[in-house]
Amino acid sequence: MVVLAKPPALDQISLVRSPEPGGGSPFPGVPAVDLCSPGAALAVVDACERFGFFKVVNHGVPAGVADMLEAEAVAFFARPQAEKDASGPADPLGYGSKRIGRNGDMGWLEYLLLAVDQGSAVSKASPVPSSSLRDAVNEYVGAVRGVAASVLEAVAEGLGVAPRDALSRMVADAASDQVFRVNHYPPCPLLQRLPDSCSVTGFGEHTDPQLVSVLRSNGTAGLQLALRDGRWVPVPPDRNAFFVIVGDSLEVLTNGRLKSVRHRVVANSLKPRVSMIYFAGPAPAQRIAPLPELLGHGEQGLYRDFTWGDYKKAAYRSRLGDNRLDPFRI
Ligand SMILES: C=C1C[C@]23C[C@@]1(O)CC[C@H]2[C@@]12CC[C@H](O)[C@@](C)(C(=O)O1)[C@H]2[C@@H]3C(=O)O
Ligand SMILES: O=C(O)CCC(=O)C(=O)O
Ligand SMILES: [Fe+2]
Repeated sequence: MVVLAKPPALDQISLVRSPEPGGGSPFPGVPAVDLCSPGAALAVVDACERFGFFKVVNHGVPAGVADMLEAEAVAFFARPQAEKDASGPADPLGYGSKRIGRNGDMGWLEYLLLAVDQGSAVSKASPVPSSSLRDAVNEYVGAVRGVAASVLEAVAEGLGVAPRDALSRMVADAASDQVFRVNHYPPCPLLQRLPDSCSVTGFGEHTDPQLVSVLRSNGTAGLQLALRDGRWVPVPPDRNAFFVIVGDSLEVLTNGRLKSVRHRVVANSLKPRVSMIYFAGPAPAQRIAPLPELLGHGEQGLYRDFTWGDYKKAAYRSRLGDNRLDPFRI
C-alpha cells in the first residue's frame, strides 16, 4: 500500500482521486441551451433529466456585469487577511476561509456568503466589505436571478406544468431565501508534490439544497460533476456562460423526475479560480412537495411533506457530502 505524506498546510483537507477516463458510456459534454431558442423548454428538461446540469448561452447578461464583480472579488480576496477576517467568520453569512458550514468540512478556498433581498440587493444583515463590492453584487444578482427565473419557467413549460410561473414564483416571493456566494480557490502549488491521480479538495462533493443554482466562473478549471452512473467528469470552464445546477428542492417538486446533481471543485496547482453562485431558494414557509400535475392518478409522492424552512434547518445540521434528501424519502 502506498501511504501519501500530506504537506502540513493540507492537513485537514481531503484528497480526491482525479476522474479516471473510460468505463461507462462516454460523456457527450455539458449541454448548452439558448433559452430564447425554439425547443428551449424541452432541451432544459432533457439536460436536467440526464445530468441535472447544463449551461445557458446567449443569455443577454452583459459580460461587463460579471467582469466587474469578478474584479471586485479579486481585489477583496487580495486584501490582508486581518481585513478579510473583519467580514467573518461565516456563520453562515460573511467571509470564510477553508471551513465550509459548521460541521467540520474543509476545502482549499476562501469565500463570501451573502443573503439577497427581494429587490435583488444584498441584505442589510450580510457583512459586505465595501460599497463598490456591494454595488457590483447587486447589479450581478439582479441579472442572474432573471436567468434563474427563465430556467424555472422553461422547466415548468417543458414538464407541462401550468401556470408557467408555478416554480419561478416561489423564488420571486417577497420572503424567498436567496443566497449568493463568491468562492476564491487560490493556486495550490503543493499539488505538484502529489501523484497525478490525486487532487486536493477545493469544495467537497455535495448537492445544493435549493431549487436551482446559477454559477459563473473565470476561465480556471476545477468544477466536476457526478454522472448518473457515478463517474466524475470535469466541466470545461466557460466564463461567457451560466452553469445551472439542479438542487434538492427541484428534485422533490418534480417527484424525482429531475434529480439534484452531486458536484465538487478540485484545486488547481497554478491558477486561481473565482466562481460566483446564485442559489434560488423559496420562502421558509413554502411547502416542498411534488407538483400535482406531475403525479399520475392515485400516485403517491416519493418524499414526505416538508417546508423549505424544515429542509434548510436539517441541511445546516448535515455534513457537506451527506445525502440530505434521504431522511425525507418515503
Ligand atoms: C456543510 C454545509 C455547508 C452548506 C450548509 C451545510 O451544512 C450543508 C449544505 C451546504 C451548502 C451547499 C450549497 C451552498 O454552497 C450552501 C450555501 C448551501 O445552501 O448549502 C452551502 C452551505 C454553506 O456553505 O453554508
Ligand atoms: O465554486 C464552484 O465552482 C462551485 C461551488 C459550489 O458548488 C457551491 O458553492 O455550492
Ligand atoms: Fe454547490
